[in-house]
Amino acid sequence: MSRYLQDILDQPDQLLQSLQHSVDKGSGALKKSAGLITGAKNVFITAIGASWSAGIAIQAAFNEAGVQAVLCDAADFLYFTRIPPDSAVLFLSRSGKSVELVQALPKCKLAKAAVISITNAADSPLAESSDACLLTSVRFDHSISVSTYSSIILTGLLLTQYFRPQSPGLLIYDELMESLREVNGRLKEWQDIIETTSWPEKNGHTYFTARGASLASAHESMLLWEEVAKQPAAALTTGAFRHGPQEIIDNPLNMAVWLENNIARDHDVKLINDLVGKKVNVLSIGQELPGRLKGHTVYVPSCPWLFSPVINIIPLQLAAEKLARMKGIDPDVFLYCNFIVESEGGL
Ligand SMILES: N[C@@H]1[C@@H](O)[C@H](O)[C@@H](COP(=O)(O)O)O[C@@H]1O
Repeated sequence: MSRYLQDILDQPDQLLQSLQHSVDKGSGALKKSAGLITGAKNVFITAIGASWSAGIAIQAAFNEAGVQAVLCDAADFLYFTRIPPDSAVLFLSRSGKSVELVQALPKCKLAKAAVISITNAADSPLAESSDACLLTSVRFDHSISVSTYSSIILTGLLLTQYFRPQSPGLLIYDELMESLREVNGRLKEWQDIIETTSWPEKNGHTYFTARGASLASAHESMLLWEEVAKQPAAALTTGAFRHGPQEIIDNPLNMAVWLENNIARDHDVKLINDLVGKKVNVLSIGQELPGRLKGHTVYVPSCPWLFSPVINIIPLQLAAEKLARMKGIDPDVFLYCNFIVESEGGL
């Protein structure tokens, strides 16, 4: 078994551990971070790679809670963004060492911005320069971000609970624990589904589409296709897919579509059924999916509002492992990328 697959199988327990940390030792830092953000006029969220994908879900939860936050790719934040007075910058990084983030820290200091970080590395330059540091508290994955990715979303979403009218009660923690325990029980079922369906097809192009916070899962899946299976892929919103990108559907095509529970579900069911009618190989991921849905389906357990990307990425983590195996590729090895990119320039 690859170390990557082992990291996926260990993920529910790692997420439970991360949640426990936030409830317990990490609760003070959560409150402090929420205070720094509420006291700021401008909020930036910045990250790169998988952590940037996690930022999509966190930004969606900020916006949903009525706190405007700008999500910036860390390289663009470094080179193209002026930080106005009274800003707070939320950095997301499993290692706390990615070069663009580390280089952006002096810029934050100069602008007197509050620096808040979500990271798995307490001894990193990022954590050490932060006014408040939220530790994700998971075991480091072997190479590809697995729990170090999903635990950033989990921690970021717990932070956004403080911006809601009622600060997080024990109820949300209980519900999350329950969902994560259910995921543990479903892993084997998901492995079987992924293994036995004809999704993905090795020679097809692959597009990932989703809405809202789950767009994080679409972008993260694209990165998994690239990092794990060394295969090009695309990610976009399901809404945007219908504004031109659908012109490509006559090519051999795999699509994964995440469906929301109550938002635009009927529209998306219609889209998926039309795509299957045009011979697109579609995998749908969602809670309580309707029986009229054509193509392949993976059911995910219910969980508190907006937390679903913590969980609904897992079937695609498994699918990326399957694709790597089909292509005879070792998912544990980067060919060109470093585990942590600590310098600029070149490949
Ligand atoms: N290959 C890795 C990516 O997988 C990772 O997502 C990115 C950001 O890492 P970090 O979250 O530590 O800043 O760095 C590298 O590029």
